[in-house]
Amino acid sequence: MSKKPSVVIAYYSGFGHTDVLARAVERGAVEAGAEVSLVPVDSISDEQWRLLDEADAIVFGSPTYMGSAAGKFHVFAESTSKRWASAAWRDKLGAGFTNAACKAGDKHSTLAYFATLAAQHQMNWVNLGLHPGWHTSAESENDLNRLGYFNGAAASTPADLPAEGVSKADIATAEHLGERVARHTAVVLAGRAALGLTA
Ligand SMILES: Cc1cc2nc3c(=O)[nH]c(=O)nc-3n(C[C@H](O)[C@H](O)[C@H](O)COP(=O)(O)O)c2cc1C
Repeated sequence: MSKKPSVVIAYYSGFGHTDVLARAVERGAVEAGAEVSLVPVDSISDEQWRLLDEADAIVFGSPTYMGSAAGKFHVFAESTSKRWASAAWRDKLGAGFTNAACKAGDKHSTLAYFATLAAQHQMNWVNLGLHPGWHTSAESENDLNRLGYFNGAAASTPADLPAEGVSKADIATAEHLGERVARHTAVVLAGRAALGLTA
């Protein structure tokens, strides 16, 4: 029997919107049987670095600021360079989520950046795994993946709304991502155990 998948959500949130999504990813992954830790990257401790190093999967999250991940997320990403040099995160699973005020708002750049960061670390990217919602006249903004992203979970929250204003559909989409990451991680762990591989 493989161990429970460990999933760490490494994220930044300036005003609480992305935090709502991080907690949704956490719920989805816990419901799918993972052990999950939330790590706010702007106040990361030595113990939280240890959690990241030991995780089977890392989910990156940040609001989209000026068309990319927030500066504080980039500071975190750059501080992983020694781990990059030693390939310390090689073969972990990776995934990502973002929130922005606009319906588009260049969220793709943030999700693509997360996938590149994971690739630089030789991690294996888990995409969202959903058809787009709200893309025919019969569909609505209440659909899962209503914004039609594929690389990860995306949310749009009007700039004047508090964290409570994050759309239910976007929250459900983030829960789906957490569940998918946990399930894929369990499959990989079971496969490694069956093949007698350590990583
Ligand atoms: C400095 C800054 C830059 C932003 N840039 C973008 C942007 O490029 N596209 C967009 O749609 N929204 C942009 N926004 C809006 C945020 O993405 C949005 O308010 C988001 O909900 C903030 O999430 P948070 O509460 O987790 O920080 C920006 C906000 C700030 C403060």
